[in-house]
Amino acid sequence: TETTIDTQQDAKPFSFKLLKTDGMARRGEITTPHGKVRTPAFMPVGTQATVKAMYPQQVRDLGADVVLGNTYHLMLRPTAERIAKLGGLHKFMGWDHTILTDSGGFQVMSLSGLRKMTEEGVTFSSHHDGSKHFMSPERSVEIQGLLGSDIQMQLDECIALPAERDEVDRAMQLSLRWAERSRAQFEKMGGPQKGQGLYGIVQGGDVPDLRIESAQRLGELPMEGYSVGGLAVGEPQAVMLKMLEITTPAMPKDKPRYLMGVGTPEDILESVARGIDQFDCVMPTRAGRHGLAYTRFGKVNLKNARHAEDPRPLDELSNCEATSKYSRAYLHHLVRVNEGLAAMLLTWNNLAYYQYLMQGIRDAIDEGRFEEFRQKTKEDWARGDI
Ligand SMILES: CNc1nc2cc3nc(NC)[nH]c3cc2c(=O)[nH]1
Repeated sequence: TETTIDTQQDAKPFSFKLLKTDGMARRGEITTPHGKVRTPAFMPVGTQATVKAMYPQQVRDLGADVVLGNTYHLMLRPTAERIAKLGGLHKFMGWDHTILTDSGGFQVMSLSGLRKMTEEGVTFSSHHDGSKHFMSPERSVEIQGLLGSDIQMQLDECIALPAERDEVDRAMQLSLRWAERSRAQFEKMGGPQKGQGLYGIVQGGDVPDLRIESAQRLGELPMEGYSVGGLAVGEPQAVMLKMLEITTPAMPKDKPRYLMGVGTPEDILESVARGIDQFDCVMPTRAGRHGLAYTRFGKVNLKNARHAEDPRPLDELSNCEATSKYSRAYLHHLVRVNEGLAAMLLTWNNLAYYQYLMQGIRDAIDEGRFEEFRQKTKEDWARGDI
């Protein structure tokens, strides 16, 4: 049977419109085969073809235009070939909007039993059953194409910080060579004609001249967007923000910029102020499964006994039911007895807050008042829990 992948021949081209800037903050809109993405955008993580503890429609109703799928996990279970046979990832998971997939490199480095790393690619053993797998720039793009991903990532090598300069340089140069091979495979598979996008990933660790070299040489390749990789790998927030101040000005202005793996609400606010358009992070979903709620006034740890008899909801002004309809006492109870509903309600609350923050950021840039919004939001967080 025809899969969704084939029917996207000669779709509308992938595009990014830069609608407004306010300082370094940018307001834009990406068009993909599955709709529009309002930027700055937060992309909930849907690692194994689901945003954990959420229905797809809930995720959509909160305002998400795009969810993220992990290539490493999906290639192991259920495999990309099986998802393609079933019509692609959109159909498989019931998400009819944009999907961004990562290339697998990050999980291979962090999760798998890395066996061998050569110019050709990486050989690794699955963290499930030890089975052997090979990932090259070409195989990674092939897998993302089989999934029917709208926004695909090159295979890169992300190294942990701190690291020696020559190690940072080696990984950055390899990633640049892998960017070219990823691009060749993407074009061989007709990605541009399907309206899909492939992003290059800027590396260079915390070394300013290597960051600039990576961004400039990557910018010479015809990518639909560019990610800032190699950050949020354990470095202090100040180092991450400093590297953004060096890197984004060296990236193409007319293409989306995606800061991978970031971050807390404050990381996002500060990174938008330094020219970033797209974000993904497991924080809101993972924290929700561990009893932690994000609100307009900072974080609330529902495990804490101080909530045991608090009849107030997390935030009665929120239009999210999880946030305005349930008492803290009830949420505390659910967390303490480890009920499944705790993860569902707190994940719902956290994603609702993240999308509320992104909408506030987009509106503030539209109205030329981002700096004021940033200061006010940080004051509200500092005031602490209501
Ligand atoms: C897919 N390639 C790729 N993914 C990443 C995911 C990340 N996630 C974080 N913090 C949670 N940092 C990251 C860096 C990279 C990176 O440099 N490359």
